[in-house]
Amino acid sequence: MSLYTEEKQKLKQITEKIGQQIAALEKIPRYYGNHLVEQILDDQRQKKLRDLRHAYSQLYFGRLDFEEGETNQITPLYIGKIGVEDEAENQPLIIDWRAPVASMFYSFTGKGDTASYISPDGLVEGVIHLKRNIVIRKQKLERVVDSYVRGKENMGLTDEFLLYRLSENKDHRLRDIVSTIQLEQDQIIRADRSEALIIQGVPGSGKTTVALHRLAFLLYQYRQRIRAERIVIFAPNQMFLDYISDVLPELGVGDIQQTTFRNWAMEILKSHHIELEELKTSPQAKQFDKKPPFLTQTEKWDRLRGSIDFLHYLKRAFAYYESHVVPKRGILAWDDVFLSEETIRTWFEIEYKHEPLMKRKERVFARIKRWLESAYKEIRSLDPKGLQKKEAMKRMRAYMKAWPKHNLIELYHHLLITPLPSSDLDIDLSIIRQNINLKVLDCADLAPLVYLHTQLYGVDQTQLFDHIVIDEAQDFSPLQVAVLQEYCPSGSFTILGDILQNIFGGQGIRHWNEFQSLFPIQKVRFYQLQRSYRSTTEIIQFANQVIDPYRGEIERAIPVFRSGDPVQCFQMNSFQEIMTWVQDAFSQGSHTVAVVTPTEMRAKEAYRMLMNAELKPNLITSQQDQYLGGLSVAPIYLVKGMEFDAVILLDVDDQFYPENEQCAKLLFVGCTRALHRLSLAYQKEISPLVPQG
Ligand SMILES: Nc1ncnc2c1ncn2[C@@H]1O[C@H](COP(=O)(O)OP(=O)(O)OP(=O)(O)O)[C@@H](O)[C@H]1O
Repeated sequence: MSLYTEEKQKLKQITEKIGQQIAALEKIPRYYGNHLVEQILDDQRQKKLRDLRHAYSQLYFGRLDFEEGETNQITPLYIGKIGVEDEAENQPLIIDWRAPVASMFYSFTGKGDTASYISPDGLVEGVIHLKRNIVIRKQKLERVVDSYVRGKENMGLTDEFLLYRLSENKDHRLRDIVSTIQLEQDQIIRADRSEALIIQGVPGSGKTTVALHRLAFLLYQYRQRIRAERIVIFAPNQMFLDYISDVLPELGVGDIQQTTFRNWAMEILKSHHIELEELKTSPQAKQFDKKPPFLTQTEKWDRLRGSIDFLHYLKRAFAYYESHVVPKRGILAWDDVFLSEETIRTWFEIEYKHEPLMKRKERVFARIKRWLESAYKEIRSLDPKGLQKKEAMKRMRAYMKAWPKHNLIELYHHLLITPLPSSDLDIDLSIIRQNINLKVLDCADLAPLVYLHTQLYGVDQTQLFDHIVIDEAQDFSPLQVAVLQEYCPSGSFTILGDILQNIFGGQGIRHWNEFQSLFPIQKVRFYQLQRSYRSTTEIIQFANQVIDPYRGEIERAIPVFRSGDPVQCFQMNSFQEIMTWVQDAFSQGSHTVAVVTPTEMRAKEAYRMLMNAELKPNLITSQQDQYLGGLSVAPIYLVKGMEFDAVILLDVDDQFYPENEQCAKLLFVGCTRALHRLSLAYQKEISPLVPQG
């Protein structure tokens, strides 16, 4: 029997069995009564029905024939997105890709035929006889590719199937990769939940995709400990979140929070009614619409506000402030009844030490009131008109008024302008003095403000996370991560990014050490992803050359060998050439095409011209919250994280991309967005960053 016929028969068998299970469940009437047990059973049936329907629409993508130990019994394991049991035989029909046994599908390298996995009962070893990739669409078998058959020549393992997958044009959404997860990606996906993972990956190495698969894995593996609604993904903007929004539902995962740091922080701080300068005008637009080299005078101030030194400074300043909160006097209630400063200080500084400041203050005030009430009991009979009490209450209120009152922003300001008695901190105070301006808060103030908020009010239990993902983390500051640690006591993080894609001068990090040092050494693990799956070899080699002079210790991207057209650089004489380029790209089969400009202003101009030519472009701006696919026009700093079948970069001139690190990073980001086709157009002088020859 041919492979194809064998798999066709198996497919028929499995679809029939799942179909029967669905039909059986559909026959059971829904329960709408009040009986709790019946309600729970109905819920369980509905969930099972949803899973079965999901499984029916996806079925499986791989087969692994495994012989456990030396039993001579070879079991074919069919691996899919959702596991399904054969209820009649109490056997798995389809194995969930996240199950321990399925890990061999990804970890088996074909070097030797033995393989192992860790089951709940311990290590299981055995022999792999077959690894097969299977493509099924709408319950029809489309493709069967063996990547390993025991005893046969090395067949290149998954490469053929991977290349087939990578050569497909993409639609406007990021997709799951369960059928082709690579070994180095799988190790990240299945890493232990209790660690913080920091992942440096070249563009297109699958960082975002891997992080999303990791969430699906964590929810499967640790279902008792991690809940979807207590997981959060931080991404650079709403449009990016929209772009990645299909992957988790495809993997059968819902309810995960997705946000930007700014939105999250604004929510935490909402009771303080903070207004940010950036909400009126986009800082990025302002920064990038300036003439290059884009670095502004405020860069140092931004960097300082994101640094751990600044956090230490705030900590020190806050501790100093706290030590001066309790007024330097006690309360005299009447005659010889006196509550000393020392007693109040003991309550505040020792007994309630573990509470946030506002809570401590509240408790101390409540205790003073209780103290007064109980002292008064002793003399009540001597004070029939209550005059003494009235007087004592007045004194107590006056005492309470003597406690400092600062709202959050005033406190922030106060801490920054009040000199500390001695400071051995490595911080340039002159930068603070030059820049502190209470009226203008911007995004870089959010993390310090959230830090102070937690010192004042603590962290609300409902705001805690079981796991945090930070995508494009190179743009995060160490202080932002430190603040998020307060909200994730388990220390379970997936932090991913690419140092070479840090395009915002004043923001972000230059070395992953800046994050690593925030976690205990045994609780943090660093990974590097070097293989790039997105672009053709030609595009990756070109982009590597752009960034080579600035790469430092970051490794070069290695392409998965997939050849395409050479990268084209040309002088543009009229915009008509761009329109023709766009039309060609679509007629050659591209589904998503991007025209990428150096500034937002240039993007608007290009958009108008493409609009007039009826090419139906979508303009991407910093306010955008949806990505529509088709033809996009965008400034270069907004396409980070995205990908398009074909990309043309406009104005790649000396004027916009002079020879400096910041511009090289921008150009690197722009080039690495393209999957299959990349062109660069310049008007007068080509940028010196463009590799020659
Ligand atoms: N194992 C894989 N099999 C098939 N496709 C893959 C695999 N890994 C990554 N890809 C594809 O490569 C592309 C890039 O993935 P992704 O956007 O997650 O990369 P990234 O590292 O986050 O990129 P960037 O740094 O540019 O944001 C996507 O189209 C993704 O589907």
